[in-house]
Formats: sequence, C-alpha cells, structure tokens
Amino acid sequence: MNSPDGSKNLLATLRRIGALTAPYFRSEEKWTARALLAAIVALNLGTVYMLVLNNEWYARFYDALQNKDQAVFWREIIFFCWIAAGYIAIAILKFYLTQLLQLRWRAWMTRSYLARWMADHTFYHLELARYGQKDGQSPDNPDQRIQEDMQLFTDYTMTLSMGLLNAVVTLVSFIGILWGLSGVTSVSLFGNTYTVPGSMVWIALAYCAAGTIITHYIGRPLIGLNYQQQRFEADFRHHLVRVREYSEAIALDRGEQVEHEQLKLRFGSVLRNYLQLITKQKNLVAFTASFGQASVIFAFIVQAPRFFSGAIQLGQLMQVNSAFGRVQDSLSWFVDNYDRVAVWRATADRLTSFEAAMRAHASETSALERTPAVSGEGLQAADVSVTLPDGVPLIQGAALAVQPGDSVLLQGPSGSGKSTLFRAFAGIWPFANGRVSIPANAMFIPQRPYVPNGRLRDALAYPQPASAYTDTQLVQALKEAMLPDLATRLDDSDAWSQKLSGGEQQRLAIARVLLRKPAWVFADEATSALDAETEETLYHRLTSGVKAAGGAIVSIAHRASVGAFHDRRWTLVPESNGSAARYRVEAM
Ligand SMILES: Nc1ncnc2c1ncn2[C@@H]1O[C@H](COP(=O)(O)OP(=O)(O)OP(=O)(O)O)[C@@H](O)[C@H]1O
Repeated sequence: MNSPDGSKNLLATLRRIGALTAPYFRSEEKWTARALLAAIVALNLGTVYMLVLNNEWYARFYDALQNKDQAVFWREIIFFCWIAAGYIAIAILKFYLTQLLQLRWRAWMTRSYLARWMADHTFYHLELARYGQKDGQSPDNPDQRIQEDMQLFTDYTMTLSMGLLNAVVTLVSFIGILWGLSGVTSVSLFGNTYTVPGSMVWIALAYCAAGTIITHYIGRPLIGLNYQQQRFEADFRHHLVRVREYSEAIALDRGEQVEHEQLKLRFGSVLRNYLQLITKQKNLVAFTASFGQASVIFAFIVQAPRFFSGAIQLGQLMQVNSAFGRVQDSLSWFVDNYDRVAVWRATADRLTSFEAAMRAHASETSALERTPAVSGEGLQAADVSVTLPDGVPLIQGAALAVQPGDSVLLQGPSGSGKSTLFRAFAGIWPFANGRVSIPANAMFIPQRPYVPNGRLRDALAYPQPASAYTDTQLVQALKEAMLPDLATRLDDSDAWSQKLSGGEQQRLAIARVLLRKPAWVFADEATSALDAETEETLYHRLTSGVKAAGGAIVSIAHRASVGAFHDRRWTLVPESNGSAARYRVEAM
C-alpha cells in the first residue's frame, strides 16, 4: 500500500477516492455539504451557459464588423457587458462557496481522523507497528497526512471534479453547436466520395484523443514521483524537528556533524526526486504547451478552404473557431490537469494507507484480558506473556499479585522487559496475552515523563485541566515534590521539557501523583535522577500516600537503595534454553 503501483487501474483509484470522499457527504454535516455542493454545481453550469451565450454573441458581433453595421455593433457591446457581469458575479460566488465547502470538508475530515488517531492509543500502536514492522501498511509520517494531505485532498478533489464537470457540460453544450456549424464535408477516398456530417467534431475528438494518450504516456511516472516527493519532504521535516527537540543532547554529544550529514542525506533525497519530477514535468509541459499552441490555429487551418471559397462568413468562421476551442478545451481537461491528477492520486494513496492502518488497528484487539479489579482487591495477573512488536517472546507466564498495603520492587537486567510489563498492565502494549485485573485508580509514572510546553500549572495538572485544582493544591504538590522554587511560577509559560533538569522533571511527575492522590502507583525508574536524600523523602511520601488511600506501589528500579522502600520483590530472570521467551518473573 505504501508504494504506488503504476499499473493500478483507474477504477481502483476512483473507488479509493470515493471511499475517502463519501463519509463527509454522509456525515452529520451532510445537508450543509450537499447544499453547498449543489450550489457550486449550479454555478458551474451557469458558467457554461454564459460561455454558450458568449459563443452565439461571437457570430453576431463579427458579422456586424464584417457588414460595418454600427447599430448592431453597439447593441452587441452592451449585450456583452451583461454577459460579462453575469460571468463575474458567478465567478465570485463560485470561488467563495467552493472555498467554504473545502474548508468545512477539511475541518470535518481532520477532526474525524484526529479523533480516530487519538482513540485507543492508535497513535502509539501505529508507531510500534512501524518500528516492529508488524504490518506492512503502517504509514510513515501521520503528522503530514493529517496536516497536509487532507488539505491537498479536499482542495484537489473539489477543483478537479468541478473542472471535470465543467469540461463535460461544456463539451455537451458545444459539441451540438460545433456539429451544426461544421456542415457536411465531402471526402474523397480511393476514388469514392464520402459525405461526413459534423466533421469539426470528429477532428476535435481525434485531436484530443491523441493528446490525451500522449499525455498519459509522458506523465505516468509523475504519480509515483509525487508520492515519493511528499514522503521525502516529510522525512526531512521530521528530522529537522528531532534536531530541534534534542538540540541539547546533540550539542553535548558534538553530534552536529552527524546530524548535518543526516539532514543533507534526507535533503538529498528530496532534491534527487524533485529533479526527476521536474525532468518528467518538463516533458509534459513541452507537450501540453505545443498542444495548446497548435490548438490556436488548428481550427482556422481546417476551416480555411470553406472560408476562402465563400462557403462561410467571417462570423461563422470565428464562431466555429470559438466552439472548436471550447470542445477542444473540454476534451483536453486530462492533458491540462495531468500534473494535478498525479498529486491528487498520490495524496489519495497516502490517505488510504493511513485509513487502512487505522482500521487494521481498530479491528486488532489485544489478547490480554484486562479487567478493573473489584474494590478492595489488588492487582492479579495470571499467565501474562509479553512479546516484542516483531513477535519475539519476551516474558512468559507471569503470575503475580499485589495486595492493598503492599510495596513491590520489580527488578531485572536492562532490556529484560520491566517497562514493557508495566505497559501491558497499563493496557497500552498490544502484544500481550493472559489475564490482568487492575484497580481502576492506578497511575503510571513513566521512565521519561512527558512535560508539555506552556503554563507550568498545565504541565503540573497534565493530563487533567489545571482548573481541576486550586492554586493552594498546586503549590502544595510542588512543595511536597521538593520543587518549592517553582511554586511561584505557576503561570509562567516555558519550554519546560528543555528548561527543567532531568531530576526536576521527575519531581514534577511525582508532584502530579501527589496532586491526584491515586491509591495505586506504578513507578518506572521514577527517582533515578534524584539524590539519595530526595529519593528517600519522595518515596516515603509516595508510599504513605498510597497506603493511606488503601492501595499499593509497584516500582521498577536498578538502584539497590530503592529496595529499602519496598516489602516485596519481583525479579525477571533469564529463561533456560528450552523456553521460547527470554525471561520469566519470580515473585518473592
Ligand atoms: N517500541 C518498541 N519496539 C521494539 N522493541 C521495543 C519497543 N519497546 C521496547 N522494546 C524492546 O523490548 C525490550 C524490553 O524493553 P523494556 O523497556 O521493557 O526493558 P526494561 O527492562 O524496562 O529496560 P531498562 O531497565 O533498560 O529500562 C528491549 O529489548 C527493547 O528494545
């Protein structure tokens, strides 16, 4: 799904575009959407009607010129002003309503994708699947799909489909006119004379069919190249953002050179692909420009014998030329828009693969049966096994229990799966099975807490709204977490994740726990960056807090000193060679 296949047929593309488009026009906004669409279609038809009026005007106007008829000349000039006024009014309204529909559609689509991406940890699972290559359809750069592709898709769907509608209606309107104006042409072939009605129509059809086939042949590589271009651009931007986010670590590591090389590498891919893209585009432009220029004189050349023989007047010649131009314009829709169709199709492919990945995630349920513990009961884990995203078994058959009042230390070698076992208990690790019942009011402190930028009070209350707490509660939590200096800065806005030291960020995460007062706490290396004295004070506060609330604490820690704050131990020990999994848990 991630790479476009040039041979994918038109029908499949249209089906994909239909599947991306239909939900909005069937959504709760459907009546507004359909009304706007109907108005836009009507305005497009109005534009074509204006063109028909304009074409008839051509004949009258040029005949007046040829006959040097001043009265008709001025009457037609006034009539033209009316047509022009109608055309302008329609153009303004059409632009405004089209933009409005596009905006509403994009807004709806973005909201709907955001809701699905954020639901059920989809955003996290798609990343896991990507790195674990668990499924081949995990999309790259979902940020780009949500931010850029949706804008492009709605824009191109509207402009291209309305352009196509215009082309079809113009074609239908003018083909009749052109047919009538073409008269009957006699063609001599192999000694026989044939009469061909509507010759200009046949000529226009043949001319444009040839143009379309050649355009498709020249422009086909653009679809794949556009798809790749969007991907390379997103990869480059993503790397730039990472350098910005990890600026300090990179600077300390003296990693500038490596990052610079990496950025150049990614930008190199952008440039190389772009160069290929413009080379192919150049061929397409060469053809479409020649095609367009040839069209200017084509009808004159074909009609010249009839004009010079006196069969038709100047007015009719101009009218045939104008009608031929319209028919040829409509038939050349594909020639003129090939470039945009290529971008449109690449965007639709990207959104479809994103959609498919989200759908696949929604239908995939974790085999871990996770239920809320009955009030007063603790954590019960039975036969819990955890695997890595690539399917490698990590921990097998864990049977564990924690009673209210307990404090348990989970230990084991680095990389043995301690954090992953916590992720499974938290219900976010999809590659686990077995049964877990866990108290509903459990709070997990991750190894690297997320500290949003903005006001300190929001970072402290995260993910709850700061308004859920009084200033007194917020200040008290900061003081209890041994961050008294921050107590006066609740309303300061800053890049806290970069400003606060590692230890301060850990204390902020502990302040959140002290603020929310959950009965159950799962702390993953929550104090690893703190000095022994602060660690002891904070552990004392955490343990007495959960015990007072009738709960327990389970901690992961490497430092032996943390053991002193816990009554029991779980240890991850390497499995003997016979087992598929790498580790098992021994409870003491
Ligand atoms: N998203 C992921 N994709 C692939 N592998 C992962 C992912 N997350 C963790 N792992 C792997 O799972 C294994 C266990 O990781 P985990 O973080 O649970 O270890 P840990 O015991 O907590 O280690 P440490 O003590 O170093 O924090 C590691 O080998 C790690 O590389």
